[in-house]
Amino acid sequence: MNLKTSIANNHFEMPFLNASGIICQTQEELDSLEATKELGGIVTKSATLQPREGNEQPRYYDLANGSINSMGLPNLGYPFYLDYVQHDHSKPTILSVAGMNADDAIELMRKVQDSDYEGLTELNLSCPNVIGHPQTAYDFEATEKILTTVCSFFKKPFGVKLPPYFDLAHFDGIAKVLNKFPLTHVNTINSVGNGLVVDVDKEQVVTKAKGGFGGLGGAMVLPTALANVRALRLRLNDDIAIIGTGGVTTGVDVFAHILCGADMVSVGTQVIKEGLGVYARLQKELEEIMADKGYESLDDFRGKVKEL
Ligand SMILES: O=C(O)c1[nH]c(=O)[nH]c(=O)c1Cl
Repeated sequence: MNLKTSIANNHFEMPFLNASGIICQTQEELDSLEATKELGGIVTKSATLQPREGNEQPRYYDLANGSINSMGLPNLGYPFYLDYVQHDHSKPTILSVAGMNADDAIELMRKVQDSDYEGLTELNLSCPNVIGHPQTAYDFEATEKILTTVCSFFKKPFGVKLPPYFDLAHFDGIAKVLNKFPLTHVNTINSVGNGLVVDVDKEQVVTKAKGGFGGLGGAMVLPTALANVRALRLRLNDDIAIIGTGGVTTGVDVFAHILCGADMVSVGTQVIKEGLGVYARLQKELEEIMADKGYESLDDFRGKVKEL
């Protein structure tokens, strides 16, 4: 049985990734991902042009069925992450970058293009927590404009991180835009933006920024994540791979993401809840399910979810 997978000509021994933002902001955190042998690749925290403190605490809150976060893009600034990914690593890296606006996003991609980094880059078009900034990928025109400019100079492998969509017309709209560009992958979904969690005992919200509005993750978003993986798999060009993110807590959820079309699966909230040991458990559970069903490789079932 093998769990190998690939994105463009980047080959991964395991189909598991960390969701950007999870245990990937500092050298120590990135080193701990490197040391997690069941993790197929290392995704960096989304890097911005300037280092950022992020939003005020509390900015992350754990729930029985998931999490809410309004981190606000805290990161060490792109030079640190661009340097980190150019060192030798035991597994492929995905450099995540996020502009505070379109010009920043384009500038960040220029910095990557001008570097010697040859690995995967992921342009985050979907951070829901930057005060005063919308999630870019909800604006199809703006998204097309940015990707047109980026693709006029960026000749390295890159994909985009998308927010969840909730309307079939929106799946059609974003796929129509993305299919115009030579993307290696899309990563879907980012957190479900601007949810609100209320502590009834204290009669107050649980995170500080934006009046408590924040991105939702974990078990509660699994059906939305699977819908976005499936809808985009059905609409995107075959050569655009899909990283399925959202709602993974067990090997069953990993199997479901791949069955809906995911080439790789990232885990966020559950890593915070359980630690990096979660990846060994997910590998074991996925292999058990595949053995029960007689599948030898991920290709045996990827994208083959049946309709009724
Ligand atoms: O607040 C964050 O840092 C954040 N939080 C998210 O849930 N998704 C993102 O893309 C980002 Cl950039």
